[in-house]
Amino acid sequence: MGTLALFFVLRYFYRRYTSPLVKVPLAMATNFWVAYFGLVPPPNDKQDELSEFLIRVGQDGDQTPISVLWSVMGKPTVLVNTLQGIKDVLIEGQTKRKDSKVMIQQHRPPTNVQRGDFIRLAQNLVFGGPNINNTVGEEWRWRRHVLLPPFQPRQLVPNLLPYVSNRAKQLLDLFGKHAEQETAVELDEVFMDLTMDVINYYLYGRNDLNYDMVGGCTNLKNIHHHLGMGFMSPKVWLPFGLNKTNWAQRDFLAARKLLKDFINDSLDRAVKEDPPNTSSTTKKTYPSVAAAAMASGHYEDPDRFDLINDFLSLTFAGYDTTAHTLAFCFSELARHPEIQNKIVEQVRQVLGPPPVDPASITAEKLARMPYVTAVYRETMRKYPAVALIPVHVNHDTPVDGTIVPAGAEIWCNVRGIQMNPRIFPNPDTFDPSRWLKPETITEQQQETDDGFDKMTSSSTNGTTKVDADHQYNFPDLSFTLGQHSCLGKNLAILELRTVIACTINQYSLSLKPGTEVNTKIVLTTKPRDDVWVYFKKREA
Ligand code: HEM
Repeated sequence: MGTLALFFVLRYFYRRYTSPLVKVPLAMATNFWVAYFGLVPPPNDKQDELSEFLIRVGQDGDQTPISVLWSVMGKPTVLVNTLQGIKDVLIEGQTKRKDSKVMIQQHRPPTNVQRGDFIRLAQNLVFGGPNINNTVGEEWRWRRHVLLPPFQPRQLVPNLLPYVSNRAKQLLDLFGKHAEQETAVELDEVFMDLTMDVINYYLYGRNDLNYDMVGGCTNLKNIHHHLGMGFMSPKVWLPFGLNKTNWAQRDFLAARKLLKDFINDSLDRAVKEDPPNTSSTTKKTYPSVAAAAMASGHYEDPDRFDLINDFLSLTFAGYDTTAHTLAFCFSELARHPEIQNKIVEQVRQVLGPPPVDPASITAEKLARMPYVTAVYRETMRKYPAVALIPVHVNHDTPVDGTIVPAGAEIWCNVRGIQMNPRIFPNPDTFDPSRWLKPETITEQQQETDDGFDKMTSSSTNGTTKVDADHQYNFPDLSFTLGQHSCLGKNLAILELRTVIACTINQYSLSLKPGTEVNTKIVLTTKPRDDVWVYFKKREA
């Protein structure tokens, strides 16, 4: 026993003091799991220790560009605290190396970094198999290749915008009832209902899914939540493949089976959909993600094992992120009537006064409201749904001037960077105007692009003078960068813009006294307490 302990102690010191990271500053964590194991701690109702830690590290100039946590096993977790560092990791690091062919022949990974170990293990434990969120290399590539087109504006907008606009109208009716009764609404729950409806509609192309199988739509969220807690389970770390056994997974099997049966049934319904649109000039487009995936020929297994896993993963990734973003956004708007007024001014110029006919809302109109865009971007800066991006280092990798050795884990510190006052002055202030082009502020210049990915890129058209250091040029880190960037970004943006624009056009918001807005990380960043908001009808 003593010899074994000595072995671990010596190994710890050897690993730590012979590492190229030996001179890199330590990231001082107070949480036990973070400090000694480099692990995401279990959720805490009283304090968001992980966010506090990430912000502290991101704001500390001495921990730039990187800092490190050493686990008791002598394994480094490197925090990357600059935009350049994050680009090095997520863009350069995830791109195939020049010698990738040789690497593949030698059965070594062809990229310098890949998806983090923790998230891969956790996804395996919870979902029980490979999917787009836990695979790497070719296993991931074909999934992304198949699933990406339905999330591009060309297919997404015509198929989904009418549904989102009509669903937003139902939301407005609900707010209207509460406005009449002068009762407050708990928004996080309401937005989770909305985003669950939207993702399910879009995945399967219909709104007659059999929710009875899962005890109703509301229960569907509860089952998701139960399964999601598996991401916090210590069983994630069981070695030798033990975390893949039924014994390790037994707490999640019942919830997972229910969800997978529901997905299988929904896929059956999606098959009954209309045939794809084809014409000589355009590529095929499909009415649902399911239809596109099935037609791809990649998911040929008769038991639909891969297909169901991917759809489980898409549902997971696709609803609570957007719901919590909306809840945080509305909580800020409810505290800032002056920001609401600016939104109303711009929305009325484009959509007109309420009631707005859902059929009249177009992607082009949504794109002509840069202030609405600025509002959701500021929300995602202050409350990023994904606080850090975990990455595993396959080969020694340069990160903003320092070599991070193979075998390390990296946390791209999105939360810390977005609260860094040297990049975003007064980071605690909710200030959407930091995302506006300087010209937009003075000339009320309108956006002319389609409002999706391009809109948030750092490129500019030739006529606009650009201050390269201005915050609006900062990329959309909250959706992450590089090959694994968020697949559902356009879908999320469509929901965010429609809901923000239509609601603020029709109602003024105020926070119920006593409502506190704090964060809590339960896989994604969510409001720690209920978000209670009053609605009042505006003059048309
Ligand atoms: C505000 C809303 C959202 C935010 C902030 C967000 C953020 C992110 C982030 C940060 C990642 C990278 C995670 C990592 O590398 O560890 C990601 C990946 C992903 N997201 Fe989102 N997401 C949102 C909404 C959605 C929606 C609506 C979908 C719809 C299906 C979606 C599907 C995905 C998928 C499939 C991936 C994995 C992509 C890959 O590895 O190729 N997300 N998202």
